[in-house]
Amino acid sequence: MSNSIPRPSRPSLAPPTSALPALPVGKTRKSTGGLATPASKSTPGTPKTGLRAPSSTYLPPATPAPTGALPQPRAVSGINGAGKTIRKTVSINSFPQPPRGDRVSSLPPSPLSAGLSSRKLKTPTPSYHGSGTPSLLNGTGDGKSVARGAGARDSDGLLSISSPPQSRSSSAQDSYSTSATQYDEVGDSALQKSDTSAGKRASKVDGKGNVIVSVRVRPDAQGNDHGKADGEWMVDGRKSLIGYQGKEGGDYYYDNVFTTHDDNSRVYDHIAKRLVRRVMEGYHGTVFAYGMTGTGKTFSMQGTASSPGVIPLAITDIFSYIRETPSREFLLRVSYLEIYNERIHDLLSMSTAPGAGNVPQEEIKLREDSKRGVYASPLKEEIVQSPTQLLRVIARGDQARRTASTQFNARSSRSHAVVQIVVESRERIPGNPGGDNKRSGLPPGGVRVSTLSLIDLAGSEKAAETKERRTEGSHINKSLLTLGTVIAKLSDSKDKDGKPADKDGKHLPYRDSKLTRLLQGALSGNSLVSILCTIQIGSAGSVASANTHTGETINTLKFASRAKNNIVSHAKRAEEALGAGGDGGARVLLERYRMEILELKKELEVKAKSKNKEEDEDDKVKDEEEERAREKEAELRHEEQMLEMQLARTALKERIDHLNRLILSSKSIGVNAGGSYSSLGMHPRFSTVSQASIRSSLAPSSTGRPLLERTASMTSTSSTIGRLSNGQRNSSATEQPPPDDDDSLGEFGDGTASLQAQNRALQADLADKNRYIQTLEKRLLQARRASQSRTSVGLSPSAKGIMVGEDHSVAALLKEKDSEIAELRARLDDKDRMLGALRSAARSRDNADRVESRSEIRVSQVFEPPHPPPSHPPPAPGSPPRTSPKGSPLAKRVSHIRKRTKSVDEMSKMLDEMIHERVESGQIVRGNRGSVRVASSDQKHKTESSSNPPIQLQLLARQRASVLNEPTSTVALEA
Ligand SMILES: Nc1ncnc2c1ncn2[C@@H]1O[C@H](COP(=O)(O)OP(=O)(O)OP(=O)(O)O)[C@@H](O)[C@H]1O
Repeated sequence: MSNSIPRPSRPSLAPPTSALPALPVGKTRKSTGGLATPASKSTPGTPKTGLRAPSSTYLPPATPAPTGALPQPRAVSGINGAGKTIRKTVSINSFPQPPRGDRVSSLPPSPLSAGLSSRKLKTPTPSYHGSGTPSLLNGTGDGKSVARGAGARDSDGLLSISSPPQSRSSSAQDSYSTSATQYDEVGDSALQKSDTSAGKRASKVDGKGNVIVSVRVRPDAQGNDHGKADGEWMVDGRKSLIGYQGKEGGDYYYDNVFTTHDDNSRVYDHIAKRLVRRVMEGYHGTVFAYGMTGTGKTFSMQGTASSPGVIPLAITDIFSYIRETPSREFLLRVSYLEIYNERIHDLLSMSTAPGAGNVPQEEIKLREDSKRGVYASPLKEEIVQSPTQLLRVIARGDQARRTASTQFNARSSRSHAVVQIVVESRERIPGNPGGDNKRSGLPPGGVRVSTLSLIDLAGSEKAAETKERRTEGSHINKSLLTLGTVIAKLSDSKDKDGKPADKDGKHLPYRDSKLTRLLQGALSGNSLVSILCTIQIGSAGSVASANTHTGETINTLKFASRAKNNIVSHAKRAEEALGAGGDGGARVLLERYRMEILELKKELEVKAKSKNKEEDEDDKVKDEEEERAREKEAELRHEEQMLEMQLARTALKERIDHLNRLILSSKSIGVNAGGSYSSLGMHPRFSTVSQASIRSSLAPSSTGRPLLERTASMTSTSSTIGRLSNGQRNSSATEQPPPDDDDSLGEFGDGTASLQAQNRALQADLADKNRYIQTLEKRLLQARRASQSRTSVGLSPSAKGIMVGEDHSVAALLKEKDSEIAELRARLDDKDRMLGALRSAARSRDNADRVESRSEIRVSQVFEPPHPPPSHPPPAPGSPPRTSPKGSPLAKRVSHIRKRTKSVDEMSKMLDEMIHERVESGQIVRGNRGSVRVASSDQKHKTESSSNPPIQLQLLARQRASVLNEPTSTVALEA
């Protein structure tokens, strides 16, 4: 069988989309750097050119293993520095892989028989390199031939790794269960029969098979190839052997020895790949790197972007396994802690933001639980769903990890870092992905919880320069020493409480350091264990440092040997926890989530049902509510409309009132159709508002009545002047006016100022009214629009009915008001006409005044009045008492006007008398139509001798006419 099967290229960090890659097998190497050549492969164990062959002097004497009766799988022992015999083991992986066909067709051998077979070979011989012990980590436990032929070596002479059949071909359904699983199950049964010494030995052997110890040699900076012999050192990867010829020298055999040429991928495949798979199947697994500072622990565990290490490759494989196993469902959660100076820090809770500083964390303590074993709490666990996410979480933790420069490493890890990936898995019931067991009728599978711990320990360091480094170093060294001590004391013995104890039955000092306490579960056999010890061979600088180096390297090799010899693992597949009460209790998130999903589903169903009911009810309620809302809206709208109507009505009423006031105001000044003021003045409707109208147009007065009377008098005077017949005028001129009239005439009858004021007042009033009418018209228009919009709004028929009725009444009202407006306009027109008349009257009066003033002077010169006119005519009986104070300007003005009116009347009277006298004396002749003319020339002469009667008469007549506002044309002086 050829072991030079080309290894498939390793997938990148992204999860592979195809099936798992082929088994990690020995890479075909063209060059071994001077190691084994194809020609030499036929002679394994033969010293190669340039290599110091493991000397037979380093081979242990054929003595039984220190464990006495227990068979040692590869009892190639050496003597350690302390004089103790150290078993140097050869990895079971170094055994050749059986033919594939055999593996598939035949059942794996019984562990018991395997144990027995190993027992048979308990006497180690130099040619005995392996036990063929079945284990979880060696894949098959297939009986590897003890003495292999040359064909067992690959072409380059390096060890070929047996391919575990399950790692490549195991079906997802576990129908062809992995050999490991089978061994485990058989191993369990074997353990049940462990009352026999053979059984005990078998289990012991099984346990050994579950621990892999490997050593990796780091290339030095100078590029020296330590794969070859380097003075005292010899490294043989094919034999998994490291030999040292110096002090405390010897040959050290391990499960794997990686030379400087081996890359991370190869290291992973040999030390962790199968372990990761077992973890996915339900076993606990621990991988840790141990070694002096700067020897490549972090490089091996984390790797680089181009050469990913154990952690990223494990993550890739975890997700590959999940993808290949559709029969189960998985839940992954990850935590990341560091132990720094004997304190535990949660790397996922630490802030890595620049300037954030180290926020003090709650102290993390280690607790113990019968189910979970030893665990740190409180610790942040993040659930991850993809390799990228998981890698990102770990990268975040890496950033938070403490590093510093040491003598051997510029970026040395100063803490032990532990990545824990908890894998929960549960069988998936076909056709029931949601886990609803009611429908499928099958009981749901329990949840299996397993943990993969990937640990990068801090490097041991002897010489530290600074105090801080020394403190760190002392803690690191102390914890590593404790680890070494615990491992050295490990045995299969138990104390009286059944707890692991050393050979003397004493407690193991797990509690002496946080690291050993945390690793307690793994070291005491509950977990599959893979230890990678890193060393650097060769001098690095000074002789002193080279000596230190060598001493540290030998210590590491001794540690690895002890670990391989002493750690016994009885790792079992985790039991499936049923419900939340099973293994892990509340930790089993998968179960909790499943329960939660079920509960939520039920809740959803119940809610959906009740929702349907509620929806029906809701619909009803909604309908009712909508109906109510509609009604309410209609009601509101109706109320609004009513309000608007009311407002419109009020506005209209106001308008009517105002118009009424206007009408009254117009009438109060005597302008009406008949030209009679008395009838309007007596109208009860108008009399009530006359005061306001008067106030708006005239000077203030203490009482309403005189003003009203005065206004009426004034207007009647001015408006009737041109209409009265001559006779009437005469009679009015000759008759004494009634006291009231006299009063009003005295006030308004003559003054230009009064007329102008009146004019202005009327004009202002007119403008005022016009404005008001415009405002009213606007409001009316708005009201009309509002009512139109209301009628256009879609309302229920009943509401519409109301609106129609309302509109009719409004329309009628509007019509009525329109007619009123028309009437008012007509009246205003009248008023305008009246104003015209008043203006012309004012002009006439002006003229008359001028004439009067001139004639007054002349008359007073020509005709001496017999008696001066009484300054104050006696008040007419029954006349109203004068209210104006005598001294007030108004009173003075009134008295002045009265005086003047009186004098005009008197003058008019006197003129009449004069004319009468002249007519009687024959000087003038009265015409038929009341006109006068000069009589004959004699008479005329007579008259002329005494005076200038024609001129005087003419003047008098004109004056009279102007006083009475009589057109001068009607007074025709006939010559
Ligand atoms: N096998 C290797 N091939 C190439 N370079 C390596 C190898 N091993 C380690 N190195 C390099 O050596 C240096 C130190 O390695 P690393 O930091 O992994 O050491 P370490 O054991 O983790 O040290 P410490 O305990 O101080 O943290 C790094 O620069 C790393 O790249």
